[in-house]
Amino acid sequence: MTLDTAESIREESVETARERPRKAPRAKEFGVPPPAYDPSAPEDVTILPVGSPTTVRSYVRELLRRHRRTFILLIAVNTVAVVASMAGPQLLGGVVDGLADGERDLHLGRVVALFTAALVIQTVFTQQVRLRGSVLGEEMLADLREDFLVRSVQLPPGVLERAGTGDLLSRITTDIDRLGDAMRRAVPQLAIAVVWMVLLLAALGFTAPPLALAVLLTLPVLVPGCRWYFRRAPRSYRAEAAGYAAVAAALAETVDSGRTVEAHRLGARRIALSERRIAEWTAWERRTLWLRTVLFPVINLSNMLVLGGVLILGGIFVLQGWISVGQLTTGALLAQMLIEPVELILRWYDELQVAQVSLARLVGVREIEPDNGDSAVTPDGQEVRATDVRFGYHDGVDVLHGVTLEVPPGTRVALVGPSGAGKSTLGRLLAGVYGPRRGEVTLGGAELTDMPAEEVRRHVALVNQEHHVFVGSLRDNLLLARPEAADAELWAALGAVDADGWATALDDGLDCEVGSGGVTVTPAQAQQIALARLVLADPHTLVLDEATSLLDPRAARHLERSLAHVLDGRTVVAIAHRLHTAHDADVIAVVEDGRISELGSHDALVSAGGPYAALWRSWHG
Ligand SMILES: Nc1ncnc2c1ncn2[C@@H]1O[C@H](COP(=O)(O)OP(=O)(O)OP(=O)(O)O)[C@@H](O)[C@H]1O
Repeated sequence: MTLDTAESIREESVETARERPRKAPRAKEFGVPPPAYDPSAPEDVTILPVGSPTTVRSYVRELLRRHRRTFILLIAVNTVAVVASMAGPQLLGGVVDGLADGERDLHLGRVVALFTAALVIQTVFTQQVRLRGSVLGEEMLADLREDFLVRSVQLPPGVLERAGTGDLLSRITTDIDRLGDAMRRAVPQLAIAVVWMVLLLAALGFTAPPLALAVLLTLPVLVPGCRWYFRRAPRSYRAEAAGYAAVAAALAETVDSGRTVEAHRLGARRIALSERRIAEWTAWERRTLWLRTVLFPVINLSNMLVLGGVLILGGIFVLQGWISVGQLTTGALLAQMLIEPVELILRWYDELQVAQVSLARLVGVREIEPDNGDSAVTPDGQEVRATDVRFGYHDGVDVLHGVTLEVPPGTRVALVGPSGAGKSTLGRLLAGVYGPRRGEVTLGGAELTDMPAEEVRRHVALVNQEHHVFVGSLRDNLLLARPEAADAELWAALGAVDADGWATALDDGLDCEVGSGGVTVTPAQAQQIALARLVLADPHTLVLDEATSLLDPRAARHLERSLAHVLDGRTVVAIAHRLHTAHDADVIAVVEDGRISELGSHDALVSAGGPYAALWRSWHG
């Protein structure tokens, strides 16, 4: 391998690494090699699992199995291209042998014709290798994206609720991006290079078996040298890239906050910060430079050993009469050709090492078992009941401490209580988002955790503060709840939530594009769209968690009134943040410190003079 190539490997690594800003590890002193970068150190809190090396490997094997045909085709086309490329050395070897034997007619015309034909075949097939390699890479990447997306939308709601969407989002965006290049190029290129190298070695062994010994001479130098480099390089390049990102961030922040820096005389501190970051970055730069100063000589020495070995050993073998001069010529040319696949292997192996971190994060999501439930478990009735339910988000810390609550069909229950008491948590358990740690939550006698999530959603819906408006038309957004609904039903649903006024005023009515890039809807309108979806989905039980909290009090009251007749006859568990919601309910459950401390109607609780009466008095003024 030439220095240029080694440099290009290094540039590739730095470039890819630069796209992956990470926290810069601190180098203690400028000029001293920084501590080894520890990728296992938690850099960002991740709650979703990360795949183990074994699962990552088996996933890659599975991907290759799925694309067996494209893969085999790629290898076959590549084999033809490589075999064609070997024609030149073989033909030249034959000519040299002819010369050495003193042949008068070397058939040069035929040699040139064969050489040209081999060159044409090589060119055509190399072009096909590129094409097939790209197709394989793109297909595998598409599969990976699809697998990940399918598994993401199948994640049990409780897992996402706990993990938050940040980690999942960064996997969908950053990790998939990072993997793009590796999948598109590294996997096919590596496969191509390995086949290439094996075929060249086989050809060398076949042409002049003793010459293959010369290649073995390089192994004691190349193998330990590369192992040493690849153990350290990816970490160091990542750290170097993070250091670079940190320098850029410090400078950009200083420029952005120029006035504040001036006003508070922070100039010296900002300069010191930038200098520290530059020192850390350059320390990592020195380290990667040092790694390369070890790798380059190893690579150059290996190249020299192969060629030198082939020529010196070959010379001896020729003198001994073990091989001919033509065989030596072919062998030397094949040995020279070996350099390119070895370069490719080193380059893409480096790339793959970095990419496998992202792959592990994506494959990790596949390890979460989807909540399949048992489709044989079906509710017999509509009563929702929580019995001695205990639940906590973290081991050993319960948020609900034995809650029992019956919600008969058609009743409207309001959960009230101080902030952090556990109202939303209880609401999520009643909607089947979480399963209780102890006790049970049943619908019509069937445990929610035993039922498939889809089945639970048909009966019980949770409406919370997140009201996502999807990119698409208003109609598309509503049809998500009931794909077969007619326009009249959509308008009726909008009317039921008081949204028909503004929806009619939209230029294209139901066809109006909403969501990111379309007409901007206000938070209150987004909430109304979500509620209209609910009307269309028509579950018999609703858990409303702050369903109307984003509306101003007058609009909220208005919406609640119009919702009231839509909700009529359904079971409603409303987490009430405004006490008038509780006032309208049939039963009020006061939740305090993870327990239900009072249960009864508004009038009964007010006259009981307990915690609810106190809340009511303070709210009512
Ligand atoms: N996803 C979560 N992960 C960890 N802890 C949580 C989570 N959600 C809620 N908690 C904790 O559980 C306890 C109960 O929270 P919950 O949201 O159920 O109370 P709440 O009565 O609905 O409060 P609020 O009226 O403020 O919404 C709180 O201590 C809260 O910090």
